[in-house]
Amino acid sequence: MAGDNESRSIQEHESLDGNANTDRRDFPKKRKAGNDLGNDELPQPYNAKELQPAKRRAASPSEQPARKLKRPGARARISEAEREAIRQRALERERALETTTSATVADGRQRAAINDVVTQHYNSVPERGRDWRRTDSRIKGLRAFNNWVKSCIIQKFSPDEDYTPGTRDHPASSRHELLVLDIGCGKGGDLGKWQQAPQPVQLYVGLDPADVSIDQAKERYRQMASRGGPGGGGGGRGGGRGGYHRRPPPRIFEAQFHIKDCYGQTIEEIDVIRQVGFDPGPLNRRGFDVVSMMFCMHYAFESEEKARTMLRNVAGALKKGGRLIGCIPNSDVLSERVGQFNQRMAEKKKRKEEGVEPPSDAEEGELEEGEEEQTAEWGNQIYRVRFPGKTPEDGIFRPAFGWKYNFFLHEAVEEVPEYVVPWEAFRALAEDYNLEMQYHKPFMEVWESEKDDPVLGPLSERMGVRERGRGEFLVSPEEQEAASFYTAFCFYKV
Ligand SMILES: C[S@@+](CC[C@H](N)C(=O)[O-])C[C@H]1O[C@@H](n2cnc3c(N)ncnc32)[C@H](O)[C@@H]1O
Repeated sequence: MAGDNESRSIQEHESLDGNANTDRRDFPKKRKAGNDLGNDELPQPYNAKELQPAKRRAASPSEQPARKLKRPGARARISEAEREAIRQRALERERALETTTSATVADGRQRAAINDVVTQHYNSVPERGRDWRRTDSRIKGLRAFNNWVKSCIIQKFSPDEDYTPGTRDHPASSRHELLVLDIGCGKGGDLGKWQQAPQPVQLYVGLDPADVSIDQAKERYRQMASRGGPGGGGGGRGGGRGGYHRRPPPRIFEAQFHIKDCYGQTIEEIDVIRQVGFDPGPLNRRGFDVVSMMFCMHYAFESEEKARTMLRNVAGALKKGGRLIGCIPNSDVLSERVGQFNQRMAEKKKRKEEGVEPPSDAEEGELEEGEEEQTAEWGNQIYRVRFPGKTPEDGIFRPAFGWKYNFFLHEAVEEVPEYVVPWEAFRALAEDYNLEMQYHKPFMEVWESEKDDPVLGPLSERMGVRERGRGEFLVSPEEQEAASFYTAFCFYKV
């Protein structure tokens, strides 16, 4: 991922569900859910004093050997040597996994079992620092854009529906501060975005199975706290760089970080989760206001069991009326690309059966003796998607789980296995957990609809997505293709 914390993203794409692209401002009032109860009636959801102080303020290993290219150059312009190096590193990670089961940290807490190639990968991604990400990175436009989309989602959907920020003359409509759960928080790349959220955050809990990332997130938070805010000098919302509203610099929220596999295990056993309130049923009056899942939910779609565990965790942690926000690869794009690939292959096969001479012996899909069958694959200089096995001919992923592909993103992700999240199947499954979809928009559509927003437009300029003064879009066409691989979403717990 190529965000502040290696987010990543793909191409402009029609959503299959046009009606689904609901803007928050258009939300029906019935969406008040938890607020119907009246905030005053809500049980006190979380009391910092009751908690132990959280150190306050303070493929895939390649299944296949390198294959001789029949049409060099038609594939990604990532060189074969680079690919081989990536495969070797993936193999090394896999070998390491065979010998590693778990590690215990000095403070006596049990570290998560390092049993997963994804965790290994994220643990091994170096933290290069904000300056490098903003200036030297070859995908700095993509990083900035992904971060901006994440900020948009946080800005639009994290506040309670009836919340209005205060101004000099009018106080905020509510003094309620948000309880935020960031599943797959990684290195804490979104901490600053939460510090800038329109409705202040009281508590942020970050969960991730990658122990090294969790340590980096803690350090990031510690540095933020010591500076008094993400940009130093408390210059958050006060109108300075990154400021959204004219308000005094916010104090830093309380934060806790835990090593946790949120798709294989229940999160209920974590003290702070129980203290805030955990109940997957529809009447959960206590719980988090927001669960955020940025660029991470697709790892749960390895199996139905994992996807259900993930959804139970999300629904259990959310209060009635709470929001699940996030971004994932866009299954419409995956379906379209896979469908196109299989159609080309079918045409090839037919031509061969009919004895029609293929135009060139280097044509895609033609097998030489001993060569394995080609599978769906696409990308450009900065990203690449490769399915290791057969894909559905029509591009419709049925059943909904276990459709593995390998994803590569320059500088950020090295051939890590991911799983397709077939959107409609996910949406239906989410309903089983009282999660109702409110918003679903491909990244490039988010840009089109928000770039002229009075808050989010200027923010895009400060974040390096666009030149100042509504100038040039600073995301290259290749980065835009990578960005349009993603879609943003919001569900409400009803
Ligand atoms: C692409 S990173 C995104 C990090 C962060 N959300 C961001 O936007 O910068 C994906 C994250 O998902 C996490 N992840 C993978 N499997 C997970 C699981 N079972 N439970 C929770 N997080 C998981 C990874 O460790 C990694 O930190």
